Amino acid sequence: MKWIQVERTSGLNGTVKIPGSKNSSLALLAASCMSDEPVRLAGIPEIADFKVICEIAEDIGIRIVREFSGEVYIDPSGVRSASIDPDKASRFRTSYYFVGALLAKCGKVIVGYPGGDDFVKRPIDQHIKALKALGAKFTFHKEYYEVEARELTGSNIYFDVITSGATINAMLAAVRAKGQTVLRNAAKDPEIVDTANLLNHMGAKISGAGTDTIRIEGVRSLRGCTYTAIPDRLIAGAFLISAGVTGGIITVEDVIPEHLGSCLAKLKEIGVDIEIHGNAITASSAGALKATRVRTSMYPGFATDLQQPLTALLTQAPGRSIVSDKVYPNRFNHVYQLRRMGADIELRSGTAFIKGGAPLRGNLVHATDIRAGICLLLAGLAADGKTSITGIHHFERGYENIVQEFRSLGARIEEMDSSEDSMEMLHVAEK
Ligand SMILES: CC(=O)N[C@H]1[C@@H](OP(=O)(O)OP(=O)(O)OC[C@H]2O[C@@H](n3ccc(=O)[nH]c3=O)[C@H](O)[C@@H]2O)O[C@H](CO)[C@@H](O)[C@@H]1O
Ligand SMILES: C=C(OP(=O)(O)O)C(=O)O
Repeated sequence: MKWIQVERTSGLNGTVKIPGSKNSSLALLAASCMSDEPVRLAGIPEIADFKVICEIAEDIGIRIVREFSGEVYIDPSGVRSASIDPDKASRFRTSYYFVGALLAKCGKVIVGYPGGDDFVKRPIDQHIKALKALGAKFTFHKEYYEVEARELTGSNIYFDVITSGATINAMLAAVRAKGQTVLRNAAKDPEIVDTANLLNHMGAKISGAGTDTIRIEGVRSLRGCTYTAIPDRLIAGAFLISAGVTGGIITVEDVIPEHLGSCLAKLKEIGVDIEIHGNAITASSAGALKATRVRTSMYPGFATDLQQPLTALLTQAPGRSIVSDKVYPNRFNHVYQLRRMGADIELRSGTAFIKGGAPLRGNLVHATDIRAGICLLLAGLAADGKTSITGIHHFERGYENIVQEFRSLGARIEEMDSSEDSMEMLHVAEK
């Protein structure tokens, strides 16, 4: 069994180049499968979700080849069917993008239920509602569901909640539907704009992505192109937060600073200095942190995916901080683990009340999802003694090589691998 061991490190210092966005890449890979010709994507990280998408693609006759670091060639011209192994589909969240992407091409998609990070409740009712509005028929089975459509027809779709996944999925399906689709109350995340930009390069007619109303004029065919994914704003945000946690100076390069607007504003409020220079951001902290209040919301609000690393930072800010997650009110698994490290945090109905400034101590803790993992890693950098973090496979869904990256900034961090006592360790940490 593998785990990550972190020791207290003050003053992380250095520069990190930010890779392509995980969440964008997942949508771009599905979108590329809609093309009639090969597509080349740059900035696709070598993460666990990418690997399972390659396995699925191979099963259904789509060629995906990694040519150079970050660059991927996709040839969807030989797609045989869209019958996707349920087990593989449930190893990541966005298997449902293959419904939107392949329905018009294949007429029928069979796929397992989505996996991904588990925050108790992650419904897909808005995906179903949007695809049904375009003419899809759903049949649900225990392990998988089937979606069929002889023809997709454009429609007016009003989302009941703002959802990034359903906005992307509806947009994918509408691109090859007959006539016009209008998506209202759409999510505005940069990953949606990125997906629309790729599709438009392929010959789609999408306007309004990045606003709450997206219009899609259906087209009959899509051509190949070369496209680069946007940088990962969530990885960048967590590195910037690490400057505050350790009292260090961190520069993230190759980012789009506007994508991090709400995170940078919150860091400044907490007392972390932020400087933007072109496509780079430097965060520095001399250690005087202030408690604050954070409410997550959909983009451009404060991202739910940055709530966990920020919570680690707020354990270091003297005073009372309040963190509410309005997107996923149950997304607080990391809090139980932070408490094992001595953090003084009370949880009440979707809100964490943090009494910051109490010293943290290293312990055995378990990462239950990607961002809980990064939260515990940051807490480990601030804690006395050693922190051992299990659940490494969650890090592998979001990061290519997190240990190396933090080591290059001076962090005392190691990946450990041993079969000895492993089961016992896992049990202790998961409690
Ligand atoms: C692969 C990917 O891109 N993952 C991101 C994406 O997930 P994902 O796309 O799954 O999240 P959504 O944007 O869809 O979820 C936003 C909100 O809508 C709700 N909802 C969603 C769909 C639906 O059919 N019905 C419904 O009620 C969700 O419960 C949540 O409260 O956005 C989340 C919110 O920014 C991020 O945490 C994830 O990192
Ligand atoms: C929630 C996340 O991922 P996913 O939606 O892929 O589970 C995340 O990236 O934090």
